[in-house]
Amino acid sequence: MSPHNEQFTSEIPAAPTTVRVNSPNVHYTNTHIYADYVYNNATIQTNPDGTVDVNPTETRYHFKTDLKIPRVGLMMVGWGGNNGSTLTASIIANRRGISWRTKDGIKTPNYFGSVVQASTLKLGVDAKGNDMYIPFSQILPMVHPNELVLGGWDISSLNLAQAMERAKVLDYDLQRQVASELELLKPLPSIYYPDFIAANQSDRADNLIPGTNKKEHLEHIRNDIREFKSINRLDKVIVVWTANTERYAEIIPGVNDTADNLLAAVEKSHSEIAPSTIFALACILEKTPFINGSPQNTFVPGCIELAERERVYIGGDDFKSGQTKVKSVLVDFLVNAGIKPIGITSYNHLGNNDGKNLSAPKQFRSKEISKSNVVDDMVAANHILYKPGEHPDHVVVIKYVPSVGDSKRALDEYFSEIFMGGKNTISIYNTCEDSLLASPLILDLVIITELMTRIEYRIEGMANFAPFDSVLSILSFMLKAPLVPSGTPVVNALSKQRMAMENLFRACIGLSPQNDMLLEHKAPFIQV
Ligand SMILES: NC(=O)c1ccc[n+]([C@@H]2O[C@H](COP(=O)([O-])OP(=O)(O)OC[C@H]3O[C@@H](n4cnc5c(N)ncnc54)[C@H](O)[C@@H]3O)[C@@H](O)[C@H]2O)c1
Ligand SMILES: O=P([O-])([O-])O[C@@H]1[C@@H](O)[C@H](O)[C@@H](O)[C@H](O)[C@@H]1O
Repeated sequence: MSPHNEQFTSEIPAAPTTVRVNSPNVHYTNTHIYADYVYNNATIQTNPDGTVDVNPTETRYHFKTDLKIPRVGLMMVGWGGNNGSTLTASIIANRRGISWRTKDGIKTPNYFGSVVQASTLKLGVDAKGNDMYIPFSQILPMVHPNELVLGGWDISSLNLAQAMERAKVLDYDLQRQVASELELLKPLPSIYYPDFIAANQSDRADNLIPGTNKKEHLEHIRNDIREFKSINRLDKVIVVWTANTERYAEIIPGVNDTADNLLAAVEKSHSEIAPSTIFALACILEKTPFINGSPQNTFVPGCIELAERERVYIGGDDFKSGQTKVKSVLVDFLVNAGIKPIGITSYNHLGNNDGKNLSAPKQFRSKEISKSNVVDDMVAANHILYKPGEHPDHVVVIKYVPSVGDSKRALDEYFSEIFMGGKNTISIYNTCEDSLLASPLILDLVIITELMTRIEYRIEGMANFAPFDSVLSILSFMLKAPLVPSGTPVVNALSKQRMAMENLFRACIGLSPQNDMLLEHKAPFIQV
């Protein structure tokens, strides 16, 4: 067993497809699913007289999905943090079936909070017309979290057992049982540019790649990825940034505005290139998907351009775990109910190291941006309630209170205008166990990103199947500030994000989008 890696797992056979669609539009080989799918939309033209012309459109897609589930490695940047150590311990507990005792009795491991592992989706109805649901993970062959080979980097030298203890997230009786396995896991040294994270993080920085040459750092990280893949005989590696929130990088023409300028700036060790961008570049150059779980602008324009040029998947930004997830549901509900939020006040305090880092103004600003933009699409979609450019007041406050640790307290107030000049106030007190909410999202981000690497599409005029756009907007359900391809809409409404994911995977097996019309119960097929 390498000190940096877990024991690799046995050969993983091609997954049997649990779901088989009996349709002339879908056919299966031993290795792939092929599905023909008609994508329906409509183009809208608003006329000078106020009338609206609706022109339905149909686009015929052909999807091809590789059925073979590969051997996948997950490398986390910030592996020794609360999220990284919690996820690692939890995967081992699930893999080994370790239960543990608490004051509330015996607990058993699970993957609650993971859409892929703990949610279901409606596939259709049974002979009596009752809805039939399957586990989300069965719609298409997906990697199981227990099979992930874990590794990563941290500027802190603590092994994963020590990191788990420092995090104070998991119950002691569980920590006790996984500690021996975790202490063998040691984060690789990482790159540390003090200017990008809070000064209060410096006392952790004892596990560093030497020097200040950013080109050497880039090549070092690239080599780490190659070595991890080789040592563990992996088919694929996916890298997730769950390290500290960095300050925003300034976008500088000639430095990070294009792929070539960015790579040239790395050669010159330009001061404005963040560690997270170095990691992203290393991944792109190693054809390794990179997901940013923090709010900083890792993906400067040059980084996005390189990802698209190299056809490598990137995604981000900032895990959407608790307070913001509720906001993306509640505001969607209010606005779509014709109720007009005019004031949204989001306060929280937390006492983990993330909160300590965010107590610095520049790092807080990165988080304030990602937490503030989450209602923009819902507000812009309702021009009855909101005039162009009109927005609710929206305040974000984060305070560092060490005593509460990872158990973040979120207090939100939603103040709305209702019928005939009335006002409505909704107040929410939400205790978010931050790492227990974020860790399952890392699994979903990795598993869905890996699945996307096995899906290709072709439409009329394309000679061959091709991958999706390199910016994986399909990941938005798990992210506060979804990164989207240039010029495409940002969707934050949680229900829309979930349905986009579900309906894409339905399309890959030739099924039409899920709708809740239940016409069979409203307009029965059989006239009684
Ligand atoms: N609910 C959540 O926990 C949640 C939700 C959304 C976003 N996030 C973001 O996820 C990130 C991790 O959260 P956390 O609670 O695990 O934080 P944490 O502070 O416990 O862990 C971050 C880890 O990153 C390490 N680190 C810092 N700079 C590094 C670098 N350049 N290379 C490698 N390692 C580095 C630190 O030593 C630390 O161990 C934060 O940016 C946070 O804002 C967390
Ligand atoms: O709960 P949520 O808004 O989704 O996200 C969390 C914030 O509320 C919290 O302040 C911050 O420290 C975490 O990193 C995370 O971003």
